[in-house]
Amino acid sequence: MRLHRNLVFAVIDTLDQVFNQGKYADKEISKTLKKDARWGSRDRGFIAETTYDIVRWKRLYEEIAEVKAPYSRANLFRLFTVWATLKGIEIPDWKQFEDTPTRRIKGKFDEYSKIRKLKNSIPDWLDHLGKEELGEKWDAEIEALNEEAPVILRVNTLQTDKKTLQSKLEREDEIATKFLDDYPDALQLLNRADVFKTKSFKEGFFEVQDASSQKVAKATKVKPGMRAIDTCAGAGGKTLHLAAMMENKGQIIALDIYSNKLKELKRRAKRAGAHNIETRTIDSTKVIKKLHDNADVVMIDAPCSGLGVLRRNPDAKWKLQPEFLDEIRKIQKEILHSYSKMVKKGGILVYATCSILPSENEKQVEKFLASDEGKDFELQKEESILVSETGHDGFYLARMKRLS
Ligand SMILES: C[S@@+](CC[C@H](N)C(=O)[O-])C[C@H]1O[C@@H](n2cnc3c(N)ncnc32)[C@H](O)[C@@H]1O
Repeated sequence: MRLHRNLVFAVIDTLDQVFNQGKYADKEISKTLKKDARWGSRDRGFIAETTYDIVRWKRLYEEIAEVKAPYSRANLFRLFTVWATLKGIEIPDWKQFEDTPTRRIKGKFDEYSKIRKLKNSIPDWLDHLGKEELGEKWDAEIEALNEEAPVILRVNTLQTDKKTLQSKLEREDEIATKFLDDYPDALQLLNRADVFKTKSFKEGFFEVQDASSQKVAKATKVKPGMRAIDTCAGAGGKTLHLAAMMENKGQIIALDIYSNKLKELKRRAKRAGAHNIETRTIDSTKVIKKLHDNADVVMIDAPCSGLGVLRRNPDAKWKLQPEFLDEIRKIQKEILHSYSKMVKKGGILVYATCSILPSENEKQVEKFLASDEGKDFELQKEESILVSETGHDGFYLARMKRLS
């Protein structure tokens, strides 16, 4: 591979925003990609993948390059040099790469590959926490969380079926996909592609949604005609799945504390042809009280650390703080206690997170079931999904039934 100056500079500028200005990698990459219309798909792929790679491996590269944040431009180039050297890419004779210590980089890489927190490029606190919570499983899990995640679609069964979508994507966009056993609505891309540009996407034939995430709405077993509440709906990834399962019959109330997210949900619902969703912003406790004993199904896709989806958001490793985790566990507990009251007798409560930490998952549910608020619920099903064991995002889900 030959390095092109304008592409490398685009990577360095993006890294500066992410590392030094605290911006989100996905947003900054999208912004950068809009800067030059002449960039083709390979150029764009290079910028996005290289930036993500360097964000993912920041700690390891930083130790190898012997640089510390905040990074000067020269130091950002040093991080880039480590990336290129370890990838076996020929370093050009630009002044930014003068005196690249190729052998030293490789030697340090070998040395640091023996230390888990450096090898897997994670902060000390996260390594301790992962080991404490996952024990033996942590080594394989943190390694898997550093790999690139596949792109998985969920066919929108309100508009089409999996086979039709598969052949439409192949015919119109040369995008090849495969079915996934055990995930009835999923199609996995065989090669990365910008699926958002396709006619199928604009027509609402699919959403991008990981296979594990597709299990959450499924766990509710919601049926057409039921009344469902999605308590942490956000921009509606799982609300739309509920709508498809309900075949547009019955009612879905989508809640969130942020109205801008619910606005985006409405836009997506329109594209998907989902007509039975009402959105309500949680701006006071009254919104919840009004819905007590109300729903056949309540789905809590709780705010969480996001540690199960680090493959997709590698910069979360650097943005997450232990104090935030303490705070989020408190919120999860409050949400479970308060929102479970919206389930009617005989109804179903699903609690899910995209975290792999038992303290956000089974421990929360265990404590809830032992509490006053949870004593009328019975645990019917529980699943902890690890990336290392499934190849899909790290998730947790519990299905509980309200008995009385
Ligand atoms: C994991 S995300 C939801 C993702 C969404 N369900 C999807 O599938 O696209 C968690 C959501 O919970 C919302 N949230 C945070 N605190 C909340 C609270 N106290 N009550 C309701 N929603 C909350 C956040 O705004 C965020 O949209």
